[in-house]
Amino acid sequence: MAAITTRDESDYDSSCSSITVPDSSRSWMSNLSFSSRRRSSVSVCSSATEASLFSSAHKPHKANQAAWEAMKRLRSTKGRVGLDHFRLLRRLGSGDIGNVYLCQIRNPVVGLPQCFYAMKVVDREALAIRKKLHRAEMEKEILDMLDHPFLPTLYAEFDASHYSCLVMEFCPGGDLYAARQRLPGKCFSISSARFYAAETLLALEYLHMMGIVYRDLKPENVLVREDGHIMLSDFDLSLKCDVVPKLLRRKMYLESNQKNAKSSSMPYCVAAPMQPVLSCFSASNKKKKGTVTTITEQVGADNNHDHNADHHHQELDPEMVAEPIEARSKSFVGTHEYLAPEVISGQGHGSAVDWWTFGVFLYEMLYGRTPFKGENNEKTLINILKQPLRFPRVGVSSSKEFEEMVKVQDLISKLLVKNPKKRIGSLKGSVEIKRHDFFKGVNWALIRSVRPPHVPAANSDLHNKIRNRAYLPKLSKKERDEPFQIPHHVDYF
Ligand SMILES: Nc1ncnc2c1ncn2[C@@H]1O[C@H](COP(=O)(O)OP(=O)(O)OP(=O)(O)O)[C@@H](O)[C@H]1O
Repeated sequence: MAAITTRDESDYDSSCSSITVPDSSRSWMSNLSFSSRRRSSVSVCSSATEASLFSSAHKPHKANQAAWEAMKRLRSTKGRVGLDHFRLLRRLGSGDIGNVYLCQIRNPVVGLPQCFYAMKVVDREALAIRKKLHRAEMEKEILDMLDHPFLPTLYAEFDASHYSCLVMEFCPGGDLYAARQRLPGKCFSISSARFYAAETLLALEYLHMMGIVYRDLKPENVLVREDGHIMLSDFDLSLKCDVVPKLLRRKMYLESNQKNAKSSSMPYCVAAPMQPVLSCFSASNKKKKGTVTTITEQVGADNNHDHNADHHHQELDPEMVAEPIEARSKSFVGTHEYLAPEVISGQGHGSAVDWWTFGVFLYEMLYGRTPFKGENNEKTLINILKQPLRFPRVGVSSSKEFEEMVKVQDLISKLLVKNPKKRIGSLKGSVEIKRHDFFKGVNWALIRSVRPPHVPAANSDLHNKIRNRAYLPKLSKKERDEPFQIPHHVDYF
């Protein structure tokens, strides 16, 4: 599935450019997790220029990890981290803006196991010609901010000649698209889909609270770590905005709403006198009795697909919303089958696009295809705008499975609401989705301790496979010496 972008400088200025579709298809990762159709490589012989200063020295989640410790020691002993410190072993994949290589530190750090890393190599000169340099820069900036169990850790970043290199965690389990293809029926079970969706939701929640709208959720971008837990990858289409936490004050909202009668259906928001926090759990779960109508009921009053009506029981205390629900961009970015209606119509979009793509993602995991796919890209876009959501008939083996299917279809219907203002998550962010019945029983805080549906080969097996060349085709000397190839692109419109 090709990613599309327009308005290349889009989120930063208002210039427009044509839509390009990279010559990449989702199929190149389907069977062998890490085989690429493209033949492009970077010269490993180029000597590293001054390594850039590494800004993200503080990654509490990685504090005890060998890969992180090894990188810290390398930096402290050598004074810098550069391309000459790494051995590139295999190409893991290629994308629109670069190649990703499996690599190791050349001289193992004494006392630490030899770790694998993924290095994304971007040709800055080639990207500048294609006016896509800002995408690589945005990705670097975003990766540098992240410290979350389901998001990549940027271990190091440096320039080598005109290449920019990002050293990240390596995910040996491939991506969820490839994983789905390997399953009988090419669909995940409901419980597996719930697991992957729950972890993805937590990753999106964190991104939103960091002021990042991801915009490119699809199974290809959800990688599987060594322990079977997920890692969201590929941030070059993301939108970064300032996030100001808001307190939703129901009482004030209601008073203001009474005065303004029908003038607005939006909640009254006040800036909270606090710093952004990395939790969107509501301030209180206490249920208060009273005759006041809640915000959710007010919003639901003019909502055909009223997801909020399910939340009549919700608390009346102020709730903090730390996600950028009001962020707006007009860029045409994403992947055709995953584009939200508001992105296609160009009316401006915000974090609700991630809830739309989350709905498409859930649908695809369960039914093996996306909901609005047409004969070609143009028809797909028309379907997204016009076609009502339908679910294929699937056989269920028990009443429990039937109930689960009803719940997940209900959630998908609330995510795939064409009007972003009426979409679940558009009012209070991820917390609305976490409360849905489909996720009932998910222990959000301890999900990292849950055994994932599939755990890839242990690291030692991986070492053996790589040593025995059974894992991936090795880079030839010619490939290593070849300059980076610009992926072939075609104009779409
Ligand atoms: N940390 C990782 N571990 C393992 N494989 C990875 C990792 N990061 C990326 N890859 C592989 O490399 C491929 C290309 O990476 P990525 O999607 O980040 O590149 P891109 O140029 O940004 O792509 P896109 O065209 O989707 O924007 C991915 O499809 C994935 O298979």
